[in-house]
Amino acid sequence: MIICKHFSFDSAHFLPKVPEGHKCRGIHGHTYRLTLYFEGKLDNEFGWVMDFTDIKEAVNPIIERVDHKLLNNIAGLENPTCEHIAIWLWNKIKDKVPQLSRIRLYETPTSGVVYEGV
Ligand SMILES: Nc1nc2c(c(=O)[nH]1)N=C([C@H](O)[C@H](O)COP(=O)(O)OP(=O)(O)OP(=O)(O)O)CN2
Ligand SMILES: [Zn+2]
Repeated sequence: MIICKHFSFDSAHFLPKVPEGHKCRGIHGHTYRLTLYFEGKLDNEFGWVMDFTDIKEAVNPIIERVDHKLLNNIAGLENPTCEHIAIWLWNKIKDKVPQLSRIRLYETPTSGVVYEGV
């Protein structure tokens, strides 16, 4: 069974590799919408795959590292494309919650990425 939990954070960024004149070359902000998926067996004693509250407590400190920050200043996010942010989040969250099986990160209502660790 796969369970999911939604998070959101607001960050500023710019894309240093895009050509002069590209709208993403200047600093701008996004409300990022993150959905995390966790795969595991249903625990019949508790009736859940894992506790949503445990997920929140593991993930919130990681979200705090990017919330209301300029992403380019964070080690590993010098070129903070949606793809790179998803990989960065994956590595940090997977370390804490190994059941993580998929990340879905939307940077705008219409643009996002799905990452499954490969
Ligand atoms: N593959 C990627 N392409 C782009 C990224 C990215 O991270 N990966 N990022 C950007 C910009 O940062 C921008 O935030 C998103 O661009 P875009 O989808 O064009 O944003 P809009 O708000 O203009 O979206 P619309 O809904 O289409 O108006 C650019 N590309
Ligand atoms: Zn952007």
